[in-house]
Amino acid sequence: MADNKLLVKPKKGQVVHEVNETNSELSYVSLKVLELEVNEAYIETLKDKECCIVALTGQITVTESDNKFENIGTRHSVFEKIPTDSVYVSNGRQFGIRADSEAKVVLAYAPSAKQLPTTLISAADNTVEHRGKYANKRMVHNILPDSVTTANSLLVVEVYTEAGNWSSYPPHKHDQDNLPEESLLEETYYHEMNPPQGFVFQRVYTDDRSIDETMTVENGDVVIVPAGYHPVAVPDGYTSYYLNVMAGPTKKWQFHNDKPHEWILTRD
Ligand SMILES: O=C(O)C[C@@H](O)[C@H](O)C(=O)CO
Repeated sequence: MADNKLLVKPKKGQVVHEVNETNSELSYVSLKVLELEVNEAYIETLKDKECCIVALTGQITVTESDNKFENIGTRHSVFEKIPTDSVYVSNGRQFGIRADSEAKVVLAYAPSAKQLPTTLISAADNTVEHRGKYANKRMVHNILPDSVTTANSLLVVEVYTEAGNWSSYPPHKHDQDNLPEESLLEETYYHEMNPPQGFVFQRVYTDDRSIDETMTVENGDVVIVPAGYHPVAVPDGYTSYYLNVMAGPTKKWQFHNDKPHEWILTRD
């Protein structure tokens, strides 16, 4: 049994993950992962948090007041490697989700005071980025990047890392509220692997090593990054997927690379 505050294993039931300020060191980011049977419903009333509902796999219908987004979701498995649909819902609103097929749904939350319109973030709205070279290649789907005004403080991205590659690498952090040099963003990682018996390694460490944990992460696990660098290494034979939720006082992803490893970026 892992004795690790930063590694969270899935539970059985509809809500397989629930990470928030009451059970973690996080104060900005909260996360739920739902597994829904066909026709199963989920309802939530948001208080002082905004929420991004990501149709991770399967199809769902999301309702909020007069808004109804039917049969959203584009893939049976995240490893189809195509973007999916999401819905942004503001603080103070109630939303419902109905599963049109067996579905997995991520609910990403961040504190919010100002209400914004409920918005469908369709798969086609995701920008797709290919980053890195050599054994540092990864593909990113930007669901809620810092460049869009759909949300007040939430950032949500999906990252694919092929076998033998590293991502969130060279190690970077964003734990100082010191813009324009660095922003303070907490982060969560929801991980899957293909094939599912795979595992990846993730290290979370700060400059002073007050946090320094290297975790064996399995399919369906969540890793919490309250602060520090957070690189991921993927073994041969397996593809890694993770969904990142980030939030902090300012919606800006301004990271700081771990200087001794920054040379990785300057290779020919
Ligand atoms: O490797 C990447 O490019 C993905 C990471 O940047 C990941 O989204 C992250 O660590 C965000 O801070």
